[in-house]
Amino acid sequence: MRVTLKIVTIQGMRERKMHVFFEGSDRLIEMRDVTKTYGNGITAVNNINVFIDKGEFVYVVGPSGAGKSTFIKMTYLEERPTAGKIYMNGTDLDELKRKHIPLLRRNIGVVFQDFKLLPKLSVFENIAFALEVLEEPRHVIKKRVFEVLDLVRLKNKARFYPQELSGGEQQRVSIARAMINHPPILIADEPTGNLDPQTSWGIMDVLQEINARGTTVVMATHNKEIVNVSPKRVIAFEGGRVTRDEQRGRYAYEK
Ligand SMILES: Nc1ncnc2c1ncn2[C@@H]1O[C@H](COP(=O)(O)OP(=O)(O)OP(=O)(O)O)[C@@H](O)[C@H]1O
Repeated sequence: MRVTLKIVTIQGMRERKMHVFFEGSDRLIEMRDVTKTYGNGITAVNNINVFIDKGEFVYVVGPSGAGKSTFIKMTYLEERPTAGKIYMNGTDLDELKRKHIPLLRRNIGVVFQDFKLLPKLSVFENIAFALEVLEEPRHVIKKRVFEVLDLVRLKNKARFYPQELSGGEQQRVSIARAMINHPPILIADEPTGNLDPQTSWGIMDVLQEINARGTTVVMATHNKEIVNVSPKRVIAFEGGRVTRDEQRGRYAYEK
């Protein structure tokens, strides 16, 4: 069994719990012979082996239906594999107790194509929500929310509501929300899918800064220009299989 449960004292009990799963090895995600077959019989991910280390920035590319989202969902425990093994920072997910899943999830920031902000809550409230659930004191919540708003350069929009923001600003709020627990890993499923090219580059600047500060970023994308102009590790899927895994890869092989 490879469960890594290092207890570190940082700032009291809550902080300690949040970091339980991610103090340890440099390997954050390890998928061994992983297959995901949905209930309808479709095998979306077929026998893949993928390893992602601390500090990496990884693009996940491939045609529609290739299995990218299914792979991404398995990294944040939204889907579980039907065969094979997944380790998160050395923790075998099969060994993880159900009650520990929310704790592990707190170490994984997730950003979606459609932002998923709550329309009736202000920017501040949307981001604070995750900490209020944890019953953090008010002054801690305020400090942390303004820290992440600063990171995405939106401190001046804290009182705004989502519908008062541009698409790019809404995506930056959703990134701020994903970063509120300072997760070691940020997963983004098509984060620029709803945005124009210029706005998309603004989102990339934010994601690259988050990565430069030490957070691992895994980003599924159809954005050929971003992948080719800002080269990083590329994992390419096709028909549920990993067909390429290259450092500084391109969006696709030139024909
Ligand atoms: N919840 C589900 N139930 C059944 N089949 C699914 C489910 N989610 C995805 N699939 C199927 O699995 C395959 C892979 O889908 P997936 O969404 O992982 O691909 P993708 O590469 O992310 O595609 P896109 O780029 O269009 O988002 C597809 O054939 C899809 O229809």
